[in-house]
Amino acid sequence: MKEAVVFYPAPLIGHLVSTIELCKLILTHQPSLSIHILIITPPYDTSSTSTYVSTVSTTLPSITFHNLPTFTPPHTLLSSTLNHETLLFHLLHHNHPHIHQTLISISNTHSIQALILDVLCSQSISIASQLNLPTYIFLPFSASGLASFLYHPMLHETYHKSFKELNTFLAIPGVPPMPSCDMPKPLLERNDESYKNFLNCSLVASKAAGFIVNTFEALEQSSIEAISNGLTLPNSPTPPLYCVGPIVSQIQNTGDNECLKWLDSQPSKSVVFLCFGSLGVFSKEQLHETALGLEKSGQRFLWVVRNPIRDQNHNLALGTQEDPDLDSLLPKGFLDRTKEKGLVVKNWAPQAAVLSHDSVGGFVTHCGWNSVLEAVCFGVPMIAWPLYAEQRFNRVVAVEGMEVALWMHENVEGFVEANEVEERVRELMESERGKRVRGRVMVAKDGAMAALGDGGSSRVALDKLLRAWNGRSVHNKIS
Ligand SMILES: O=c1ccn([C@@H]2O[C@H](COP(=O)(O)OP(=O)(O)O[C@H]3O[C@H](CO)[C@@H](O)[C@H](O)[C@H]3O)[C@@H](O)[C@H]2O)c(=O)[nH]1
Repeated sequence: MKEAVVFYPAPLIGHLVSTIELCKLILTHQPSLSIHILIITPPYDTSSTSTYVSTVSTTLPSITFHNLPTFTPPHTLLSSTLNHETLLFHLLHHNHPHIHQTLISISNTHSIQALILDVLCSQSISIASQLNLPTYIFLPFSASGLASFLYHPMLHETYHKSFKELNTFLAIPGVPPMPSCDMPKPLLERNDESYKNFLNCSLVASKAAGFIVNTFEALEQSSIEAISNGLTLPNSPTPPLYCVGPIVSQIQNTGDNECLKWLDSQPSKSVVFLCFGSLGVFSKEQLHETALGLEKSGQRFLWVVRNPIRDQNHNLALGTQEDPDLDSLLPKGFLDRTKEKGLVVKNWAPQAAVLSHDSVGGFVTHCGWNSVLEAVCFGVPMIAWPLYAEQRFNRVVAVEGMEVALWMHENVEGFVEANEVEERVRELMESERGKRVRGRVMVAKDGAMAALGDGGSSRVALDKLLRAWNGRSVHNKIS
């Protein structure tokens, strides 16, 4: 029987892209392997995901997608006040029987060597153990994030208030002192359903056969050591850690893309790129204020702008985005006044290609982990402006731990004023401190290349992982 591994990614485009990049890496080293990916269809527009999946299906025949049945949740679950993670966990629970069934069906024709669950899908580990499958957890975020994820039950026992009310610094092994309010957004409210789900995920994680993390040793030495030495799981043995990154999106053939052509005409390292992940959005007021700050900074900029949010509590956009009307969103005359120095693009830019362009000298990012890694790989210093998910946590790690970013300060309402945008951008591009951050990111870039090269830490970790899969008795058909 052909050997296979099965991936179960969370239905978020950022997680799916990281998963596919990991699959490509695995196939480079073990081309004979058949890879199966279980796909959830969420109850909102996912046309970008479907387009992506169909491109991957046609270009990578070793990867087979299995679409799990669509789940139509009760109306209350789709209300705009409900957080996205709660809806996600409902979807995941609903899918348990379908996962079980699909794994059995794959095993009729393949010998499954491993099941790899996205960290958000960790609760499905029970299905895998019923089927006697070695199950790994893939973290498309940092080792510091894994440290905090594993240590969450300890924090839960130590404190009895919600993180958002604690007003203290949390001591998580291997992680810089973490302001409790900067913990991942779904963990801030102790009584929230998504908090309980995340806690359950952490509680079952020690049963995994290993953790696969998109990072590299030189970037996150202290958190990797803390995890490997058992400090984050003090009450049970820690499964092996495989840091195989940085795995970042490959630069697409972007042809005559408008912003790349514009970058060609700009001086070396002169442009600040502002881009906020696959889902990040701002209020109209925040867009207006950011424009004022950029203009006052006098720096060159390339800025990806989306339609504003309606709900102030949710800085993320689900579903397809219509093109924003820039004239009505940005200050009067802004586009005209800045046309020599700046370019605003609607909705999406080819980020990896932009960051790799010689004209780009700084990156204002929401601190999604893929964005942080891409900036590191291309040696671009950052300004950290988090919006949702674990991005505030990543800001602390990137600024205080890795020292590859400057901190964008928001006021108590979470609003960033024009002066702050101006000062931070100038600081990054003009000051000694900016120079130091640039130096640090260049060191991290070299570390990334070394980790991926022959004998590098990430190559060694990947070989170990593939050997662990190959070492498994491959003839047992599950039932
Ligand atoms: O205009 C754009 C916007 C995004 N991207 C790409 O999209 C990806 C975005 O990934 P990431 O930076 O990780 O952000 P999110 O899409 O927001 O990712 C989600 O998943 C990440 C991994 O778990 C988390 O770290 C984030 O907080 C969470 O929001 C990157 O490869 C970018 O290059 C583009 O190419 N062009």
